[in-house]
Amino acid sequence: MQYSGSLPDIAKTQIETGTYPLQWVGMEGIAAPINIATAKDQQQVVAAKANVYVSLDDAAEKGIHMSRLHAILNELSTTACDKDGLGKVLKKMVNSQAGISQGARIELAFDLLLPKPSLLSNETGYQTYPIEICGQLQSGQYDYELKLSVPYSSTCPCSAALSRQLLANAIDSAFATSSIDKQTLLTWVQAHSIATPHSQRSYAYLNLSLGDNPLPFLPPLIFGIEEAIGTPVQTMVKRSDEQEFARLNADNLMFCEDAARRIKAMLEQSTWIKDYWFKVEHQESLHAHDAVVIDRKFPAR
Ligand SMILES: Nc1nc2c(ncn2[C@@H]2O[C@H](COP(=O)(O)OP(=O)(O)OP(=O)(O)O)[C@@H](O)[C@H]2O)c(=O)[nH]1
Repeated sequence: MQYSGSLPDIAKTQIETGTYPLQWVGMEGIAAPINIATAKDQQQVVAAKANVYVSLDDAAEKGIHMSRLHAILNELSTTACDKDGLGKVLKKMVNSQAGISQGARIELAFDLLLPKPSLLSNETGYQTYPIEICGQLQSGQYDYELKLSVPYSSTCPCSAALSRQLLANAIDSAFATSSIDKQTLLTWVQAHSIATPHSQRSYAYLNLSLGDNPLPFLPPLIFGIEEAIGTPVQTMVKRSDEQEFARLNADNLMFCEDAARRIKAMLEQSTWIKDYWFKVEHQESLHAHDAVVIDRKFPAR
């Protein structure tokens, strides 16, 4: 039913006194399908939750034009969500406000679903990685940021050394002779579980500042972080994969400091990361608390 006459627009009529410019005004939690380029000529449409903002620089204006931001956001469902696509959307967001805004910001949070092959068997599973892409246009400067978290397995090197000592002591107690028949020892080792080092699911949380550099393809970045750490969590696992996973963990014993140094070494080699902040969190199975490292490229002076 269409009402007669033009629609009232209080944004034009009701101005409070003593108005001030506002840093960010917008909408949060908008459902939006966006196109993520996962490789050259490969895109994945993901279900994102979008936060969109513009600055309200004209203190005399009561409100921004929210529907215009929503219409511009919808364009990301048909164009690639890369540096150019985001840059155009940010510029359009500012222009849509007809002079009352100088800056725009967009935050896109989604889960990226990636196929992951098993370690040894020819199986494949899928894993989702929580991602947030942020773009901002302020004073003519474009800045992009990438936030992601990657789970991995960590086994404590101290606990592993203590476990090996218990195994040695048990062998010493089980065999009184100074030399041991090899087959007898092999049979004994396979039949006895003496001690296992504590290991736990751990997480690397990364905030990467790109400045005006292009966004990277996400799969190589994610798998590069997993490779740097060395013990990524697995998807589809058969017994051969689980045994290989046990070997990988024994080969990559790590305190939280070791995991942090591996990630830092990888980030420091990057040519497109302007600044970074990351946190590794080992949710220790030994404790009810976590072992953590927080680090950044430029520590606070
Ligand atoms: N700025 C602002 N608008 C709001 C708010 N809450 C609801 N709105 C509504 O957001 C709707 C969309 O705003 P506009 O984009 O200005 O809608 P419109 O006036 O029909 O469209 P334009 O003519 O393009 O401005 C309007 O119905 C507003 O009343 C708020 O807190 N701030």
